[in-house]
Amino acid sequence: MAATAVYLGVDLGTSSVKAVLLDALGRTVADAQVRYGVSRPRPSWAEQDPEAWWRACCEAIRAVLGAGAFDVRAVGLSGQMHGLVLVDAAGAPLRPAIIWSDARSGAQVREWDRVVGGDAVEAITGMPVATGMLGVSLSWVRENEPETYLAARYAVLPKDYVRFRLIGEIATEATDAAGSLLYAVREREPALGIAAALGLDAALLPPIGQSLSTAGAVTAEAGEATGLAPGTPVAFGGGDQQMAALALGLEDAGSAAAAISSGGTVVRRTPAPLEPASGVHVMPAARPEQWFAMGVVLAAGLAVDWVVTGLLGRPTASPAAIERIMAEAAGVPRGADGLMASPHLGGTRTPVVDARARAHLFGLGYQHSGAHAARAVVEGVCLSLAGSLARMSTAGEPVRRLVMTGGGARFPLWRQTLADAAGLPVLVSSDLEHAAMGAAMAGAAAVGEEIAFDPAERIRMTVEPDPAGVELYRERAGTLAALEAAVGPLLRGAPA
Ligand SMILES: Nc1ncnc2c1ncn2[C@@H]1O[C@H](COP(=O)(O)OP(=O)(O)O)[C@@H](O)[C@H]1O
Ligand SMILES: O=C(CO)[C@@H](O)[C@H](O)COP(=O)(O)O
Repeated sequence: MAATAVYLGVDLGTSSVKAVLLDALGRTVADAQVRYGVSRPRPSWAEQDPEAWWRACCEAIRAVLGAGAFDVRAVGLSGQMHGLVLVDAAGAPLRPAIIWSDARSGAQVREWDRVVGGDAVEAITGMPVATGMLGVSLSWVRENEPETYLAARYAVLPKDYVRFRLIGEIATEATDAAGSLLYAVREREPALGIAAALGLDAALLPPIGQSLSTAGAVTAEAGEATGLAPGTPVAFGGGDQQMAALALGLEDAGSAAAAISSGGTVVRRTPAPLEPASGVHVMPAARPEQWFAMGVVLAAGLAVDWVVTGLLGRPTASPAAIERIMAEAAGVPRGADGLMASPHLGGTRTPVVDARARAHLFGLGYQHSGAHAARAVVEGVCLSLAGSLARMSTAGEPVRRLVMTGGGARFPLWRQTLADAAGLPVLVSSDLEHAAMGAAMAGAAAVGEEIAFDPAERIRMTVEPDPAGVELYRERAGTLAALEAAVGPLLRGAPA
C-alpha cells in the first residue's frame, strides 16, 4: 500500500510536547503527547531541561510515525514562547532553560525600565518588560552567572532549540523572536538599540528566517533519534499562539482565540501594533503584515494542576487526576458557593505587569472542598481572560465569538465558564492540537504545498453564554477586582 503523504507538526508546550501528522486536507491521521514537568528549584523560578524536551520530542515523533505508513513531506515547529535557552558554540545547553513563567528577574525588569523605559520597549517590541522574557532572563544570567553568559554562543527560544536538534542549525523567526524583547514587532528585525543600551551582546541573537519557509533538513543523527527520514525539510514555524491561529483561521476581526493551556491566552487580529497603554501584548503573525493582540493569564492549567498537587497533596497532576478534579468541580454550583480565586500564582502580565502578584482564595468556609477551589480557579482564570478581551475590544471591532483551543477545551467546565465570563459564544473544534496543526501547516507552506481545510467546518459545538452565568460573573468580576486591589498591595510589602 502506498504511504500516505503527511506533514508533521510538533508543539513544544509547557506541560507536554504534542506531535501531529496532518494529511493534505488537514485531517489528523496520528497524534501523540509526551508529558514533562516544570522544575521550581526556588519559589519564583521555572526551568525545564532542553535535553528532556528533545527526548520527549523524539518519543512523540516516533509514536506518530509508528501509527502507519507515512511519507512525511515536511516538518514544522511550534512552541511555548519567551523562554531562554543558552547554548555554547556546539549548541549544547549551558544551563536549564529559564521559561516564560519564571519570575526571578524582578531586579532586571527594574534595570530595563530605568535604562530603556518600559513604554519605549513596548513601543518597539509590542511586549511589556516582564520577567520570563528572553531578554530580561539574559540580563539575569549576565548578572548572576557571568561565566555562563560569557560561555554562551547563542540565546535561543525553546522551539528554536528543538529545531536545532533536528537540522543542526541555530535560527529563529519573527513570531517568536518578538516575545524576546530584543526584536522589533513592526519592522520585524532585531532591536539592536535595546541590546546596546543594556550592554547585551547582540551576537547572541540567532539569524532570523521566515516562519513559513524552510530552515533546513533533518540530519542523519536526528533521523536516527526520531525515525524521520534524513533530508526531510523543516520549516522555521513559530510561537504557539501564532501557530494555533493558523489552524484556527483567525482571519476576521470579530473572532478571538481563547487557549486554556498551562497558561491561558486570548488572541485576536489587530490592524497594526496597538498603543502600549492598551494593557495587552502585540505580536507578529506568521504571515507578513499581520499582527495579533494577546492577553495572558500566567497560570491557567497550571493553577488547576496546583489545586491537585499543592492543595490536595496528590503526587502528580496526571491527566487522570485532572479529569477527576474537573469532574468534581463541574458538580459544584456556579460561583463555587461563594469561594473566589485570583489565580495568579506566579504574577501577572496583562493588563498589569506584576511579577510579585500572587494568587488568593477569598471567602473560604467550612462548606468548601478542593473541588470548590478548582471551580473557583477556573472562574478566576476565565474572568481574567475576559478582562483582557474587553481591553482588546476597545480598539476597533468588538469581539463577537471565541474559538477555543488548548488542553482545557476538552472540559465542559472550562468551555461554559469562558462563555459566561466573556458573555460570548465559545466555538469548540473537533481538532484538539491547533498549535501543532499550525506547525504542520507551516511545514507544508515551506515546501510550497498546502494543507487545505476550512477551520469553520471543524466546529463541532457552540457553547452559548447562559444569561444567569453572565450576570453572576459580571458581579464577581467587580468583587474580585476590588479584593485584589485591596489585598495585593498589602502582600507585596510582605516578605516572600
Ligand atoms: N490528555 C489530557 N487529559 C487531561 N487534561 C489535560 C490533557 N492534556 C492537557 N490537559 C490539561 O490542559 C493543561 C495543559 O494544556 P496543554 O494545552 O496541553 O498545555 P501546554 O501546551 O502548555 O503543554 C494541563 O494543565 C491539563 O490541565
Ligand atoms: O507566555 C505565553 C504567551 O505570552 C504562553 O502562552 C506561552 O507561549 C506558553 O504557552 P503554553 O505552554 O501554555 O501553551
